[in-house]
Amino acid sequence: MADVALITSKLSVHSDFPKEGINFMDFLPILRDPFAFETLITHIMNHILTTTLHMTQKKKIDVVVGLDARGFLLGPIIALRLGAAFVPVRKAGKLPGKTITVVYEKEYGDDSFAIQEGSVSPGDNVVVIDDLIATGGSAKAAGDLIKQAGGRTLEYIFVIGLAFLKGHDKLDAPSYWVIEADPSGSPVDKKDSNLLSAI
Ligand SMILES: O=P(O)(O)OC[C@H]1O[C@H](OP(=O)(O)OP(=O)(O)O)[C@H](O)[C@@H]1O
Ligand SMILES: Nc1ncnc2[nH]cnc12
Repeated sequence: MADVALITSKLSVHSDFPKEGINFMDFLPILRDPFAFETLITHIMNHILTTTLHMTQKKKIDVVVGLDARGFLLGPIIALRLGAAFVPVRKAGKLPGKTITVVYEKEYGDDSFAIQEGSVSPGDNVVVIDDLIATGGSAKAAGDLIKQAGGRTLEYIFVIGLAFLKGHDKLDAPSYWVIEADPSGSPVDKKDSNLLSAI
C-alpha cells in the first residue's frame, strides 16, 4: 500500500542504541513530515473505524491509552478524532494523586508503569497506542493496569511490530501494527501472526 510505503520510508534504524545488540527503530522522522504524519494517523484511524470498533457491540471507544513516552505523540490525536478520552500510562513516580503501578520487563531492561486511579472506569472500552512492540512487556503492563481499573482493552495498536519477538502473544487482546520489521530493523511483509492476532 502506498500509504504504508511512505510511512516506512521515514523510519530510521540506529545500531547498538541504547545498548549493544539493539537495533533501535526511530519513528520520530515520520512526525517531521506533516504529510507522512497525517498519512500515519489516517491509516490508524481507518484501521480503528473498520476493525477495532467492530470488536465491541457498543461500537464506541471510550479511552485511548498512550504509553510513555512515544505513545503520547500519537494517542491524543487519535483520541480527539474518536471523541474519546486520552489517558497516559506513565513511568512510575511521575503522576500525581492515587495511582496503580506495575513493574515490567522490556527489550532492554526493567521498568515500572503507573496510571491514575479513576482515569479508566469499569466497563470502558480501551485502545492502547504505542510506537513499537518488541517483547510486549510494556504493552502487557499497560493492559494489566487497564484490567485492574476495570477497563476492557479491545486492541493494542503500534506503528512498528517486531513480530519475531512474539510480544503480541503476551497480550490479552488482538494487536495491530502498521509496519513489521525484522531483527535488523528492515521492513518485512506482514506475517500471518499479525493478521491472526487481529482476529
Ligand atoms: O515491547 P517492549 O519490549 O516493552 O518495548 C517497547 C517499548 O519500548 C520503548 O519505550 P521505552 O521503554 O524505551 O520508553 P521511552 O518511550 O520513554 O523511550 C517503546 O516506545 C515501547 O514503549
Ligand atoms: N528495537 C527498538 N526500537 C525502538 N524502541 C524500542 N523499544 C524496545 N525495543 C525497541
